[in-house]
Amino acid sequence: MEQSFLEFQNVSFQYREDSPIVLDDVSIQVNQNEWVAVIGHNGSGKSTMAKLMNGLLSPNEGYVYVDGLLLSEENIWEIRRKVGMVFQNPDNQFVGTTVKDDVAFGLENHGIPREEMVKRIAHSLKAVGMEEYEDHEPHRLSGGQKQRVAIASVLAVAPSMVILDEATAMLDPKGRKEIMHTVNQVRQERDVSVVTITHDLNEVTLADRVIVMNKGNVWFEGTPRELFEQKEDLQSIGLDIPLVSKFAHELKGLGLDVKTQPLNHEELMDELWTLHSTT
Ligand SMILES: Nc1ncnc2c1ncn2[C@@H]1O[C@H](COP(=O)(O)OP(=O)(O)OP(=O)(O)O)[C@@H](O)[C@H]1O
Repeated sequence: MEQSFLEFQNVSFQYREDSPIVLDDVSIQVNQNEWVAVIGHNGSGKSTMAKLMNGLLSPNEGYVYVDGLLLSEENIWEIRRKVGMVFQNPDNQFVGTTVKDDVAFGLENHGIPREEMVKRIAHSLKAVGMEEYEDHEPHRLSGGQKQRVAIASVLAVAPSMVILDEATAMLDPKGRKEIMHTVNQVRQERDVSVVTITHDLNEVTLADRVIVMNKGNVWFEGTPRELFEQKEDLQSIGLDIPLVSKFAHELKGLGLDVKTQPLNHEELMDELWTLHSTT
């Protein structure tokens, strides 16, 4: 059985007593080394969920467990060290005048000794392919490079889980691809769990599992393939499916026997070849 790293048990949350309930009795888990994508409408509670995952917020009801620890005042710093977060706008995340200083800042906050810091800075910048930029000014980097430095700063603290809250939203398609590639590589090399909150459906196809949030509830939980098989249901809550999935649904609509819901161009081509050779 897969080992759960993070668990929400019947978590409910509202920002103020007189404001609407943002999360309503949510129970989810993220396994060790798993990549979970969270999607849903604006305002469906995704970012709030992320902040509850690393103790930036605490639930009004229910329990949050991280690596077996129940989120509480006493272990909040340990939980924040275990769960790193990268946000949407890289420019708001920089504090140092050089890339190296910036990564060092998070380590200083966690009281890491200087000698160890030097090693960790080099190691985490290498992990995201930014080792040659350690003396550069963060503000002069491209959007994708900035986000890679932000990821390095999180990785340097040696978390067991990394949350990317719309971290690729401000990047072009090439930058997005690079970040997702980096994240997946880091996940494999460092055995971390990954949670990506996103509106990018191509990003969703890369995850092991998807959680769809709707009005503060978990509306769907399953693999990307299972999710995109149910085109009408998704559209009923105003969410779309990737272009290749749409194409496969069109083929099915024409009576063609598409066996597997394709998630990318390669899989779609395989399906087309199979159809071509059997019809
Ligand atoms: N600090 C806050 N104080 C009060 N209400 C808030 C606060 N942050 C978010 N909310 C409200 O909580 C609800 C859920 O917001 P949240 O940011 O978690 O949604 P989201 O799914 O991440 O949306 P988006 O895709 O736009 O980022 C929204 O109605 C939002 O207005």
